[in-house]
Amino acid sequence: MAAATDPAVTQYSHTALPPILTSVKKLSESSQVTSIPSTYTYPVNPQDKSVLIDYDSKIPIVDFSLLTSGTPEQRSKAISDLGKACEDWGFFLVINHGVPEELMKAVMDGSLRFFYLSEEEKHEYQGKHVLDPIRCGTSFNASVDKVLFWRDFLKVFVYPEFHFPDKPAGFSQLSSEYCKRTREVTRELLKGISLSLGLEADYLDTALNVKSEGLQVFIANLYPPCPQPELALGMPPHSDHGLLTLLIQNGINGLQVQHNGKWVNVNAIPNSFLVNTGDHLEIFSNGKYRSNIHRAALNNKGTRISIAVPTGPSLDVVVTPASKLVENGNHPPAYVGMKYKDYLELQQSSMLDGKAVLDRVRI
Ligand SMILES: O=C(O)CCC(=O)C(=O)O
Ligand SMILES: [Fe+2]
Repeated sequence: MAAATDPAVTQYSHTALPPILTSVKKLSESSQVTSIPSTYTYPVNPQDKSVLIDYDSKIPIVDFSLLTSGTPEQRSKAISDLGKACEDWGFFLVINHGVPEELMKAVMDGSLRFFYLSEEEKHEYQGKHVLDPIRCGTSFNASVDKVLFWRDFLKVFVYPEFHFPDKPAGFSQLSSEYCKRTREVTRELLKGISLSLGLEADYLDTALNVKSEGLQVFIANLYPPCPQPELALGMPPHSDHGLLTLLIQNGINGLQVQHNGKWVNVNAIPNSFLVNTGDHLEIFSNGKYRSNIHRAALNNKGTRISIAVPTGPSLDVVVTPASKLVENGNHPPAYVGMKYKDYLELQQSSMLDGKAVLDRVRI
């Protein structure tokens, strides 16, 4: 926990509310900061070269246009490639998705303008509870994080009800369009994933009530230049809670995904989506498609922005492994059911730590 004397902490309260921390944006702009406060320093070098590899040629790529409008042969190959990517990596890049590049850029620009609002203006959106529909802050959950993360964030529930900050001007409208487009892409990917599991195309969507009530969240992450990037992290190793997360970034890499026990730097293809499979796909697929563990590394040169848009089940659904996958007793359920809302609340109010929350529902 941050000490009250730490320069990163301007006010500290022992109530259930998170302490009010200076944003890392402000901290990084202060000319005195040539080394990071000890509250951001990891006990073990998170960038240990022995476990870090560049592996570009192997990261799976899914051509969305083949999935949706290819010939029957192209579609069935795209579906099987998608299933393989989920099984082997839990991570893939999506190209030819049809979401306009200008819209993606405009949303990243809007996010930057949001982070450039004054600290007082942003404070209005701080939120009090982890399930508040609009929340901005720093680190992940500053009231429980043992080490702070070099990250400011805005997190908004955008579906089934669209919430959004009303500042800066125009950001809400752009983001509404972006969220609609990413929801369409996500639902098509989920259809392909459902088929790859040997289920009907709409089976997953229907079982988890994704179309009418599936939770969609818009998360803007800001990682300002860090004077000692090798000592800190923007986000710790974690898996996402939902089904799939679509991520874009402003041309600066930083995402690292775990694969066969190593960390792989993801060099994004311009205009692609970086897609992580989440805990609820692991539960639904009864462990066949394990959620991907990833983290955000830092640099000391430029500000990185990423926009992560996870889509999950309806908050009211108790998610269990798909009944069709556990029939006949050949594959007994490997997870107990939990309401998605309870799972989300548990994950968001805990210290982000690998797959600690998923382990609680594992049988
Ligand atoms: O910024 C990134 O690359 C990762 C962000 C992330 O993992 C998240 O928002 O859940
Ligand atoms: Fe994530």
